[in-house]
Amino acid sequence: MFLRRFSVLSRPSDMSSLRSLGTVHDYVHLHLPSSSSFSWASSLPHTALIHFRNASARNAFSGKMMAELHDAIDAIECSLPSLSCVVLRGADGHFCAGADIRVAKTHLSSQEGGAAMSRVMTHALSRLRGLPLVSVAVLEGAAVGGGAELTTSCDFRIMKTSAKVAFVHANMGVVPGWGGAARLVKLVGRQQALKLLGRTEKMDAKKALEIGFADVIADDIEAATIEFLKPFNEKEPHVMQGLKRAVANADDIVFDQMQAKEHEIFQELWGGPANIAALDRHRTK
Ligand SMILES: CCCC(=O)SCCNC(=O)CCNC(=O)[C@H](O)C(C)(C)COP(=O)(O)OP(=O)(O)OC[C@H]1O[C@@H](n2cnc3c(N)ncnc32)[C@H](O)[C@@H]1OP(=O)(O)O
Repeated sequence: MFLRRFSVLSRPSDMSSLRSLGTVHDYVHLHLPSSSSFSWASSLPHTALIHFRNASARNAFSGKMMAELHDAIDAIECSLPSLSCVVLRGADGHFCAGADIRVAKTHLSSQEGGAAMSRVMTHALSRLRGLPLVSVAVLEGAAVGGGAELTTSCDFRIMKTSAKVAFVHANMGVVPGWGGAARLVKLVGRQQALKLLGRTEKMDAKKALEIGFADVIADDIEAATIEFLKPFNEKEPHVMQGLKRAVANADDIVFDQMQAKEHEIFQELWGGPANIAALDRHRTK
C-alpha cells in the first residue's frame, strides 16, 4: 500500500471552516468509471474524473470546493484497485480562475485565513500528485492564479488550442499558495518558471507545448484525452500504479521540503498591503 507523508498538512479546523464557505452551486464531484456517465468512461475503464464547477466565477475554488477536493481524493483512495488514471477538469469551457476572490476577500483576507487556504490546497494537491495514478489536467479556457497551480499537480497537461495559463500571483502581491512554484520548477525548470511567475503573462497553448508545460494540444480535447490515456488504461491497474509509485518516489524525495518553504513565504505575503490592495481592486457584486 502506498503511504506518503507530506510536509504541509491541513488541520481539521481549516477543513471545517473552509467547508462552510460556498453554496450548492459550486462543487467538486468525483466520477468513478464504475458508476459514471461521463462521455469517455467506456473508452477509459480505469480512469476517474474530478470535475469542478463554479459557474459564476470561471470555476474559481470556494472554500467548500477546497474541502470537497480532499473528499474526492479520499474516495479515489478507497477505489484504487480498479484505477490507473485520474483526470482533472473544469466546466463550461473553462478550467479555473484560482481562489474565488469573493470568498477570499470576505473570509480569507487575514494572514490566518490565507495560511488555512494554503495548507488545505497545498495538502490536497500534494495528495493528488502523490496518488499512484497517472494524472492529467484537461485545460480549456483559462487557468489563472491557483487555477494555474492546479494544473501543475498533474503528471500531464492536455490543452485546448485556445486555452491560456497565467501565474498572476505577483500581481496580487503573493507567491503561489497552493504549492505551485516548486511544482512549476520541476516541470519547466528554474528559468522558465521564474519567467512565468515573475512576468505574469498569459501563456498560450503553443508556447506551453514549446517549453514542455503542455504534453498535448488539440482542438478536440476529449478525443485527445482518450487517445493519450488509452495505452495507460490497457495495462493492469496494479502495474500502472507500481510504475507511478516508482517514478514519483524517485522524483519527490526532497520535493516535500520545497513545498514547506513555499507555504512559509506565502504566509508572509498573504494579508500584507499589496495583497489587500489587490483583493480590494476586485469588484464585489
Ligand atoms: C493562492 C491562490 C490565490 C488565487 O488564486 S487569487 C485569484 C487569482 N485569480 C484571478 O485573479 C483571476 C481573475 N479572473 C480573470 O482573470 C478572468 O476572469 C479570467 C479567468 C481570465 C476569465 O476571463 P473572462 O472569460 O473574460 O471572464 P470575466 O473576467 O468576464 O469573468 C466572468 C465572471 O467570473 C468572475 N470571476 C473571474 N475570476 C474570478 C475569481 N477568481 N473569483 C471570483 N470571481 C471571478 C468575474 O468577476 C465575472 O463575474 P461577473 O460575470 O462580472 O459577475
